Amino acid sequence: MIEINQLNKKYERTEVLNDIDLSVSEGAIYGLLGSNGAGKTTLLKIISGLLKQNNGSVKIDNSDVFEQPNIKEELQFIPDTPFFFPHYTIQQMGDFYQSCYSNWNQDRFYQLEKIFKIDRKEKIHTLSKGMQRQVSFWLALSAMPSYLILDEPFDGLDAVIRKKIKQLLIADVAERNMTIMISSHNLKEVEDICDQIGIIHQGELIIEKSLDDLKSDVHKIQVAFSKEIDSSFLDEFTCLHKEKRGSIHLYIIKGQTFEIDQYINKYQPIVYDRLPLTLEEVFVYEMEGVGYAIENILV
Ligand SMILES: Nc1ncnc2c1ncn2[C@@H]1O[C@H](COP(=O)(O)OP(=O)(O)OP(=O)(O)O)[C@@H](O)[C@H]1O
Repeated sequence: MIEINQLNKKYERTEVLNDIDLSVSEGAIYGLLGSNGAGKTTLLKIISGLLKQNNGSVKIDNSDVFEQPNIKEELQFIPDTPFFFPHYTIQQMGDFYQSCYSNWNQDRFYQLEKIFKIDRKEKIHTLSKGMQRQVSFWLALSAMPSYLILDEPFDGLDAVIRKKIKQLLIADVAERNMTIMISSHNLKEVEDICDQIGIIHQGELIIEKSLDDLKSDVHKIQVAFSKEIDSSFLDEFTCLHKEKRGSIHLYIIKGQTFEIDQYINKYQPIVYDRLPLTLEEVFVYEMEGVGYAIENILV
């Protein structure tokens, strides 16, 4: 489990992370979303033990992470610009990983060659950017980490490879209970694999939600009545948004479906529809609720 408490980070005098509290359960896939400069890379580097926070704690399986070789054995960080030794082949890089990580699985390394379809005798610097990114996944997954920290991992990958890599990640979570954190500035890119999403803005975690909650808890409804309804209608539910289009009232509300149905049916509506919401819409309304406009934060 990853647990972050009251974390602060400054670069010189500039505060870039402010009182971050966040936890990721074992076997979960957490999407950390935010625009350029929000603080995602800094947070992921602190979680990976590459940078040290100024205040607060970061614990993985109850241990601090900074300068802790035991935790680093279990964790792989893929940065937004992967690093390889100059002129190394994939095989040579694999040999180096094998000497560093005791869980290294040589069979898996060979199996992944068939999946990525890149010859392991290739020199990495001769490969395209997208192919080099695949090599970084290939090496990281062969090290059989318990924790995989990914900084903008899908940038520059084509749709086919992206899908293949997502399948590999999901399989490792299902089979080995691997825990993943993924940063992205694009909700659509990660919504299909994450089970929890946090949005970071100017160094603050402004909203955090499990996707199950998001999808089950928020409803878009439209209702119409034969006569005017009083202004307290739906007051006992949290209303994220309301508007009137002619005689139709549109509401985005939070609550249990059966309670909402029961409440509304008492008013004998002449129209009552519950409409599906996309995840993006849910975030738009949730973030309006906490005073942010999503288009200013995510692209
Ligand atoms: N080494 C550094 N020294 C000083 N300031 C830094 C350093 N690294 C990052 N920053 C600043 O910290 C803030 C957060 O940067 P960070 O790279 O963590 O954001 P990010 O969310 O990953 O952005 P992006 O999506 O553009 O990669 C930015 O204002 C950035 O300018």
